Amino acid sequence: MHDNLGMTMGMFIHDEVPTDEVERREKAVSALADSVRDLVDATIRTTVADDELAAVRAEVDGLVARLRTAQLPGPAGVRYNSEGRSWNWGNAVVGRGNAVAPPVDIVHDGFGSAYAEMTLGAAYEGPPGMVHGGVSALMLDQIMGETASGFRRLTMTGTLTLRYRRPLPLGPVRMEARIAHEEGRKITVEAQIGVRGEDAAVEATGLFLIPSWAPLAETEQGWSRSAEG
Ligand SMILES: CCCCCCCCCCCCCC(=O)SCCNC(=O)CCNC(=O)[C@H](O)C(C)(C)COP(=O)(O)OP(=O)(O)OC[C@H]1O[C@@H](n2cnc3c(N)ncnc32)[C@H](O)[C@@H]1OP(=O)(O)O
Repeated sequence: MHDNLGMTMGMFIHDEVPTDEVERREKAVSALADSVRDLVDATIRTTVADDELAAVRAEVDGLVARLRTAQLPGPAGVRYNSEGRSWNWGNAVVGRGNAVAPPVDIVHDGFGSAYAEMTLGAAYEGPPGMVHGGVSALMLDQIMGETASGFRRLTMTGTLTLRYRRPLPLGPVRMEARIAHEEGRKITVEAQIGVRGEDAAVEATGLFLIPSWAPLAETEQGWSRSAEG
């Protein structure tokens, strides 16, 4: 991510941590988030007695107090170093440090196309045994936003339209997105989420906008962030 973009928009934090240190810390933060995710699942599904719940709660409160001894003043934000490594550990879908986020790796198979496979467990339930409709929307918004952006320009969701065609059972799911149309600052992305190999459970169309305030250059590839700012 380029220096100028971060400074111009003030949305990204230039954090000059060497890449190997970022990677070491990311591993540690991810491992903790995995354990906390497990804790969330165990909390939802536990049937232990009330006094055992209270005892566990006291231990969890102790762990929270230890983590609070050194904290960022606000959310994690999106950070980047001058080696081009960026990290967004708090993101609601792909944040490596966010136990609320399902563990998702979005694969970009060329510019304008992406997919991801993940398992959505008890923490993402809406109708009994089914994925919450808002969770499907959240997951789709992320993959569609990343697809529109391709990490080469800033895009924001303008309008997201969803068609819930059939319930999506909790368990392994797959989502896919691709750019369908692009005109000036407007990028239309189509996407779907469902059980792998079956018809889509939710289909989505989104209009993603390169904000009027984003620094832009018009290149032969279309609108993109200027390499030189
Ligand atoms: C290198 C960077 C890497 C970054 C990593 C990215 C990864 C991303 C992953 C993140 C994934 C998570 C993603 C998230 O969660 S993004 C978070 C959710 N989205 C937002 O918070 C967006 C809030 N809205 C805004 O900031 C502004 O309204 C935006 C930026 C959207 C437009 O404000 P701007 O000042 O730019 O617009 P304009 O007034 O010049 O209008 C321009 C044209 O667009 C038309 N229009 C305007 N608004 C809408 C609309 N809502 N639907 C349909 N059309 C709309 C308008 O009529 C006009 O058309 P025309 O008259 O020209 O025909």
